[in-house]
Amino acid sequence: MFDLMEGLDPAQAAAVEHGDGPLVIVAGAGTGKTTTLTARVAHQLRRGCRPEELLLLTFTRRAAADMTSRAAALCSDPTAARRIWSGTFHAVAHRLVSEHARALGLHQIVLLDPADVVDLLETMRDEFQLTGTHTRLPSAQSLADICSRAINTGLAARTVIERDFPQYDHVTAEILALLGDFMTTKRRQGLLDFDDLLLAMRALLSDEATGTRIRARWRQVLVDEYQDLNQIQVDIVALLSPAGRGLTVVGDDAQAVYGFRGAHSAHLIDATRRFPGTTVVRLQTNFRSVQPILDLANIVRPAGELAQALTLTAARDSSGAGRAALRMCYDAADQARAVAESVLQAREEGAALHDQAVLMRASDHSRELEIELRIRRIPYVKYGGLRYTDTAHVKDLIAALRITANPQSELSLYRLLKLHRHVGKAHARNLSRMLSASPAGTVLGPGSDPDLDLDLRDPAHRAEAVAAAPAKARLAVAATLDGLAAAIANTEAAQRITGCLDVLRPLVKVAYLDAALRQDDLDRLALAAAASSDLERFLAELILDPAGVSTDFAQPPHIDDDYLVLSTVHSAKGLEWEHVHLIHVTDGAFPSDMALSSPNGLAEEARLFYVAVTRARDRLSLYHPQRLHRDVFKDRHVFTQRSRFLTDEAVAELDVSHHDTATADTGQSGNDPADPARRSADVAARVVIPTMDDLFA
Ligand SMILES: Nc1ncnc2c1ncn2[C@@H]1O[C@H](COP(=O)(O)OP(=O)(O)OP(=O)(O)O)[C@@H](O)[C@H]1O
Repeated sequence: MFDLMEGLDPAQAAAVEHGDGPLVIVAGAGTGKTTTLTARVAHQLRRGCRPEELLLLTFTRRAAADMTSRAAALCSDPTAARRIWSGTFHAVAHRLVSEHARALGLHQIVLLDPADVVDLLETMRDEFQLTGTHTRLPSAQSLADICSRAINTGLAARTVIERDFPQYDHVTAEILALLGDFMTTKRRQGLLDFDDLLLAMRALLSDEATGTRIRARWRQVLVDEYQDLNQIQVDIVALLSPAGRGLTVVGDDAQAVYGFRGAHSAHLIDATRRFPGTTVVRLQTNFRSVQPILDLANIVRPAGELAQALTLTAARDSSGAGRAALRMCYDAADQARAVAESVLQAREEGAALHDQAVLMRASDHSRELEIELRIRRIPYVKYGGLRYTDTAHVKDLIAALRITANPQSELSLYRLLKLHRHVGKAHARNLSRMLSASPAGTVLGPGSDPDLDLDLRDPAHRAEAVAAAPAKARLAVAATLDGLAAAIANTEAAQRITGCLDVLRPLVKVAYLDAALRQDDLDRLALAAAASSDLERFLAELILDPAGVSTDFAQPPHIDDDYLVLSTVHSAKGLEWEHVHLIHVTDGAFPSDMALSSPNGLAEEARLFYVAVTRARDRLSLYHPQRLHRDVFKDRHVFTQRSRFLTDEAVAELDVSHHDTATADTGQSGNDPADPARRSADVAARVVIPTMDDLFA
């Protein structure tokens, strides 16, 4: 077997070979955190640890899968990858909760995804006088946010309202009463949302007998991206390893970007002090990028307690490496052309499309670029920023599959019925209530008369439900209910899945504009589900991370094996490309104007900017569109400022140039393009076709 340590630098090797005392690895971007953690897992296996005795907690499903398969390969034990306990906190919590369902008093685990939570809260607002138009009241989504923030930060909901939702402080009492009832309703009915999974895991570990048994199964606990943990997750880690024995945590406080989920970069600093005898290993040699990119990264790297001590130095030979570039563009369309040209130019010079990525702060920043890429026939795939609606079809499939497991699942029935044309929320609620079991405190609304309960497995009951549907929808509702009943009657998992797909096909067609794409996605998911050895776990993963699972199984959208990657910065975390193009480097876009009102928000944007800059291996190009449309249909625009993260000191590390289309028109190349006077000269020189607003006033 080859030497695991070969190629590791001394700091990495020290971390890999470290014994059983608590270990904190503080690592700058690109310094080999993932490489080191993977080698440490492999090292433990070689030392005689059984795969089952290792617990690896990561931030994404994909990271867990990558690390365990690489570690298994390093140990030449292909079975290790699936035997190691690994996954996100939520996935591991779900596994533990399933195993200990009885201890938690649960007969059956019903996972609520965030949309289910909002549906449930929506039905409760009325009862707590939180509907109406006499004053501004919180939406169900805001209620869900308040609840989740309180749980994840450990702050009282009252404080969360005061601090983050002051617009609702006049109804604090009502909100608190509703959220209190929401929590007890979930407990009474055995419903678990994502926060509850973490609460349940912490409760299991806190219980003396159960906690001791759970702890005993792992000799090593390794936690990646520690800076992004929230308070409950930090508590869980402490409970997993109370004295820090066998504990390894890895993180970079300058890359903490999940404050909005209750994470706090201070947790990493605490970890270095929490356990007596903790060893701190710092990784500062960057193996990813050339020095000119790191020079910029070191300037934009936000100062944190740990961050201050870190300066990235390139391990790679950087002689001849070019400086990072800042391209000044006229507007977003011009930026799109500049990016497309630069991508094709880099391709001519040998960087394949898949070695390049366009990163953006927000998913909708690439609107013009996507049009340009289509015109120029540059294939691309876009990651991240999947809004809830983008994965709605996945949730529809989950709902159908859930009904096959529990035909009286009210929320799932509600979801599917809502997809029918002519069936509004009220009808969907009414029908799903008729078709579901109604224990005291039924999920949707007040408890209904048990005599009215219909069972969709019974044809007569189905007919009764269909009769209660709006006349125009009856045919479709009947087809759905018949299809579900047929799927339930199948005992084979694969056939059930096919049955669910048959039910969904016509519904997807009427409910979504991009039905064909979504149907393809569903077909692929159904194949993967049928092939999985454990359908229940597959479903849980799907509920926990529909976007991740969906894109994991998605193929590149074009029939071409080379394609450009477009990604939000959040989704680019942990990844790297030869050439990175970062667009919309303007104040308001990056940092996002949504974050400007709070110092914490701004600090988080700065860390995100640092993450973006450090994704590039050889070349980094930043783009600054100098004016942006405020209204795409009219020629209303705003002049933009360069991102505040590009301070003068940072700009001194950049090669600044104007994109040609702007300079050709003004004939002013060679001046300082960052100069505001120059910027407005560019703008003034362009001809604008008027929209004749006056005529339509
Ligand atoms: N000792 C090493 N020798 C050569 N290359 C290395 C070494 N360690 C890591 N690398 C390479 O450096 C790059 C960055 O490593 P890795 O992805 O593990 O870093 P990271 O710290 O997780 O980065 P980030 O936090 O920025 O995502 C990878 O291409 C990896 O293969």
